[in-house]
Amino acid sequence: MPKFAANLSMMFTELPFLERFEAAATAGFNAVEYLFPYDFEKSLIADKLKAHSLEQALFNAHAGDWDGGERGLATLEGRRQDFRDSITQALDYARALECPKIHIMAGISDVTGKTEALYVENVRYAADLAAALDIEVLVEPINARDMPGYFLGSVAQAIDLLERIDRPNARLQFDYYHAQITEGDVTMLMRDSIDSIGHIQIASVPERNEPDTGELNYPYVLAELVAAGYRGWVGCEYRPAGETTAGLGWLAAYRNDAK
Ligand SMILES: O=C(O)C(=O)[C@@H](O)CO
Ligand SMILES: [Mg+2]
Repeated sequence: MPKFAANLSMMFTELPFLERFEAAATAGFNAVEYLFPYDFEKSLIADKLKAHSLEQALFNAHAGDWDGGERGLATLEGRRQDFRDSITQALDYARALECPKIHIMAGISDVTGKTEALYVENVRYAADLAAALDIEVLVEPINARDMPGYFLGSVAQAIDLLERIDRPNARLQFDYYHAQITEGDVTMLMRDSIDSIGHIQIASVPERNEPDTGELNYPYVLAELVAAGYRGWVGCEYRPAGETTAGLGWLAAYRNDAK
């Protein structure tokens, strides 16, 4: 059965960030992920993980001026040093939080030969630093409705670029929500890319709510994922339709499964 990580950027937002760890553990999660930890001392977050017996599954490298519309640095001309600083910072946090995976956002950029070459160079740089710490760097295709102009749009594009990056610890973050919106046929897509997948995320489509609503049949989708050999965390990157805990009925079904 799949094992689920609570995404604390979207779930339990009724609470201040540092209180979401306890709420996730109380709700039955054994791991968490979120966008960014950098507003908080890493020791403070490490204490929360330890106090609530949680694993840190994933977080993102700093992605530039988020409020100003930036969505990653890896394809941005003239930001090489900012990108490198973001990787140093992310790996510093990853080591403190014992986090095995970092998501590197590509940025809002046209796909040109030049941006592709910069992206390959930057992700390779990050992968080489991360490899020394036994950490994976992940790249995620994101749908253009939610993030217009985002450089990485499809799984095929991501896999092509990962082949060019050519580092064993550079892998695909496969988010079923984005994949369904952009490409559909998600189970075939997952099977075809399973050897590249380093992390999974889920949400309903099109609302990005709990996975027991919407057009994707997650009991089937996740059974196929497990059958294909995936054993990592499945990040619950969804916005609860109401109060987070009230919407967790879907999780109980997987717990019953395991008995
Ligand atoms: O939006 C998503 O999907 C993510 O996984 C984030 O890390 C980037 O927005
Ligand atoms: Mg995602």
